[in-house]
Amino acid sequence: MSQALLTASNITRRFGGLTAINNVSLTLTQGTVHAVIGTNGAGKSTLVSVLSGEIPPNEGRIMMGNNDITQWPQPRRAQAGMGRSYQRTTIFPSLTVHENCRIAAQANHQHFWRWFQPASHCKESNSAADRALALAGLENEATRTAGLLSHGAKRQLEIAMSLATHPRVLLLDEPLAGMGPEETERMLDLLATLKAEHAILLIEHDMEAVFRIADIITVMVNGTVIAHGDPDAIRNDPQVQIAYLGDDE
Ligand SMILES: Nc1ncnc2c1ncn2[C@@H]1O[C@H](COP(=O)(O)OP(=O)(O)OP(=O)(O)O)[C@@H](O)[C@H]1O
Repeated sequence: MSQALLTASNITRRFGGLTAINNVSLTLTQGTVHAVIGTNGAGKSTLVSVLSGEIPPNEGRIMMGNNDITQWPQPRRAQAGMGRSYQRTTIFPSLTVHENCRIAAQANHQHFWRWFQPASHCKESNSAADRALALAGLENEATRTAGLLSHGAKRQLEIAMSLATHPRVLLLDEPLAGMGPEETERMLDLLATLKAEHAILLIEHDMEAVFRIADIITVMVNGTVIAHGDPDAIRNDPQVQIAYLGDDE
């Protein structure tokens, strides 16, 4: 049976008088791509920020396994197996692809004193970087300067950097943004491969891609979940059609 790796219950986040997410619950399960879709401003990125520990919720609880991580800061969540990618690329452009991954691995390392060693001497970080690049299909780009990669490969590198920290839960905020059709296909293949070992939360505007790759879809409007189910159920949900998909679907 699939394993629930993260459970968020009744999450609410307000910014002043605005309720950006309102009583949202979801479970992320190993072997599952769980997409969250919704119109602009629906609260998708806020949800990812709350789950990742970037901002605290006003209400609700987040569990990873048996741990209540609601109050945990980001680094502790990362060490517990949470990886996150952002809407914009966050790589170090002047370093090589491998160095980017190695630094990500080392930053997640629990041994503080190893910061005083040159990163290149850290065997564990090097092998974590090798593994992450292989998983992300970037092993042939290891020695390239990251800033010279194509846009799609940069996004792949971001995911590789996240994989270098050995996450079990991956929170991906618009990994397909700005990609051409070939790059999109490569990324979707990568997500399909990664889901076997991970629980993936996918925020994405590319509806065709979402309906192809997602196992479960949560639909948000104005901070509230209006539907939740498999792609067929969501496609045929009258409320979703009216509120979100409109004539496009
Ligand atoms: N730091 C903030 N301070 C104040 N309001 C915010 C903040 N972050 C988000 N919001 C507001 O919260 C609401 C939800 O925003 P959010 O970015 O989560 O939506 P989204 O679904 O990710 O949108 P998009 O698809 O455009 O990225 C919006 O009304 C937004 O203006």
